[in-house]
Amino acid sequence: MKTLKLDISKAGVEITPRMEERTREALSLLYSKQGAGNDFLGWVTLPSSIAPQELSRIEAEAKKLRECADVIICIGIGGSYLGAKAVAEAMGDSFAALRPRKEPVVVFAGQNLSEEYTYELLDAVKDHSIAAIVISKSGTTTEPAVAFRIVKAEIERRYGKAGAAERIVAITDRARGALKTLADNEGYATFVIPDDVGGRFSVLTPVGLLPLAAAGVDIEALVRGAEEMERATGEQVAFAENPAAVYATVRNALYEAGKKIEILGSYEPKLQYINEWWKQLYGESEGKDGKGLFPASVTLTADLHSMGQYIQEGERTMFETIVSVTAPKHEVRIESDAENLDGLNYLAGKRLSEVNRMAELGVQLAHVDGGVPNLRIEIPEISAHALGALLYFFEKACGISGYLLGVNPFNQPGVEAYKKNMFALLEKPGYEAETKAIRERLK
Ligand SMILES: O=P(O)(O)OC[C@H]1O[C@H](O)[C@H](O)[C@@H](O)[C@@H]1O
Repeated sequence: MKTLKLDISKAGVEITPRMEERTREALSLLYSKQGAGNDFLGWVTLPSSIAPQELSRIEAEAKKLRECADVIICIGIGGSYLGAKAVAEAMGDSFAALRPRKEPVVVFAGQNLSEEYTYELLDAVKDHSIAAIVISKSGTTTEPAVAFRIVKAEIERRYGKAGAAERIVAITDRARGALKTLADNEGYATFVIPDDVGGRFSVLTPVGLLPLAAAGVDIEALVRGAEEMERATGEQVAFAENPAAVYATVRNALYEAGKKIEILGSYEPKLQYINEWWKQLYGESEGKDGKGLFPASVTLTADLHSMGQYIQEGERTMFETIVSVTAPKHEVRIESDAENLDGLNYLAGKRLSEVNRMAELGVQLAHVDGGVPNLRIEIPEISAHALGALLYFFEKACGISGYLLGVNPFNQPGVEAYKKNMFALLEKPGYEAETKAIRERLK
């Protein structure tokens, strides 16, 4: 079976030769490096260019962390967090908290500034051995820097400076940033985020791979899946056979036809953080110059009972993309009940996945009838291999899509605006004039 199938039969889009041609040009720009943001295209060939020695080094470091700690605290935000979180959630056990713990766990920090969250984390790890992976491409992002200062102090208190150096791994830029300086000074093991790979495209670098290996995920399978998708979406692949090209074309056609929102959804709650990763990928890549589809998400069938009404009958400015999983790994059947008081005997003997599938098909038709075009991305199962393919598929389609939209998909200038205000409010040295000005505005 193919690693990933795209079904656009319910999208209501007729792909013209002109559209195909434009997409081919956009795809070519990713390879010729003649487009906007061309110094951030390292991700295009990342899966096929990861050296086996690099994977082995990541696996060895993960093993070391797993041997010395019950809890590995992974610190990062945005692209330095969401990829690992997405795959770890998808591959993890939804009820791990209820089971006796046999393996080290990876928990995340630095993705917020919440005192409650941080207090609970420190309190929860009190009786556990700990280690940390700190990730920041710029090495200067406030949230992870603050979280790391706190976690580092806790690790040093427990294990001393030399012990901390054995338990902390930094993933950052080759040369720049405060984290690089700090890691060098403290003698931490470090991994490099390549210059030409932006944060939101970095899941297949140590940024995603080290935390995932530490969480026990088969990162070689993840990379193999991505590599297969790299080939399946290559420049020489026929348009109709290239799912990333077709997806990018259809979502842009829908945008041009007046759709402003793309909702990514899945009937597997384990994929919820794939949605979050996808939202950053597309939101930061396309939302600029007053343009871009707004990336939203739902987890189904839960959200049919909250957002379902709006999707069915609200403003007709959205379309849906569903990530559909062909086969669950486990089997649960609905039993027959002698009294049938709940009236569910018509489902007796069926697997829950059959019911889920009928919900999916029924919703698709209802939404299409209600004016919400539907795209369907089918993956065979939730496995490291299939997820690797899915992640690369979305990255490739995002690069193509951004070029079709006419933006630079590889920058995010808008993210800086709030930071200036926050630093001014926190009286960061160098922001004296801004502090004065913002105080006036808040009077
Ligand atoms: O890895 P870092 O440099 O810490 O960046 C973490 C994140 O924060 C920034 O503000 C950017 O908008 C994101 O694209 C980035 O992924």
